[in-house]
Amino acid sequence: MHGLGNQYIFINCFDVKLEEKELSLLAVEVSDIYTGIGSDGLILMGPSDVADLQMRIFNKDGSEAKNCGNGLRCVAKYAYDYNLISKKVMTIETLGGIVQATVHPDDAGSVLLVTVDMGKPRFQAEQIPVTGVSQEGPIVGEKIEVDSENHEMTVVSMGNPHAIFFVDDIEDAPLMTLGPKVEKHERFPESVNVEFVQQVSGDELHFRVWERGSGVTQACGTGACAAVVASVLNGLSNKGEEVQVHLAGGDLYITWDERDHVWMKGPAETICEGTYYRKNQRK
Ligand SMILES: N[C@@H](CCC[C@H](N)C(=O)O)C(=O)O
Repeated sequence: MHGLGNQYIFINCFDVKLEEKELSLLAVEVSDIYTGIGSDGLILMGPSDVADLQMRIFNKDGSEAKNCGNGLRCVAKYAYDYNLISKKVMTIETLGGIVQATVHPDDAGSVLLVTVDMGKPRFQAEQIPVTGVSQEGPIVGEKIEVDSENHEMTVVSMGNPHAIFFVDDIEDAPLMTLGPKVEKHERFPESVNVEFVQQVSGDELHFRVWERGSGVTQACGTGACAAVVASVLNGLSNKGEEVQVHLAGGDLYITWDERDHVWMKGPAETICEGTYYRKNQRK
């Protein structure tokens, strides 16, 4: 399935039990475009004690992340389409917290659009985590040195960490150069997702992402949420107003509301389904 081209392999773990120690390797294996299926990572859906279902997300490099916005919309669609959950509003447990997703089926009953209440952004340096921060509270306009040059970033956690850089022209954003260097920068002990944002107006921005553990992807839902929060913190957008975010794979609509919750609305699509026989288990 994919959300705006951010593509994952989804496994229904209500039906199958996978070995914990195999998961990271399985993510690397299925994500490989040449020797696997090809994706930005692996997502597992299973039962939860505290929500309607649980989502776990592994990046392409096998690292486990705590949240995934595009993945959440796909999980909600899958759960509704395959009747795992028979209600339109459902709660999903992630390692980054519990979120609430609402599916919007069309007249034929198929879910094309999903809204997710992503909860509150987090700003404390230890929650992100980021070190050497020179300010209390939201981390805005924070200097970071890369190759002896200073850059300004805003740092936000949406359950997973994001460093946002504002640029004048999205086409010239240093995605391939600054992206990997900031991702692995020593100030981010757990690495970080890196986003570039060109503000068009208060309610519109362009966005590109270098994802932790996956590199350049077509879209990042948590990243788009973090970008809108960063835009409000920098005085470029207004709290309570919906912002249209243009990603490489299409548009998301994000609102940081007066209750401090971030809402994400966007599409989710199924590509195909089937059985994957692991190479080393084939008979
Ligand atoms: N693409 C996702 C985020 C996936 C996890 C991320 N790479 C991380 O390591 O935190 C999204 O849509 O949010």
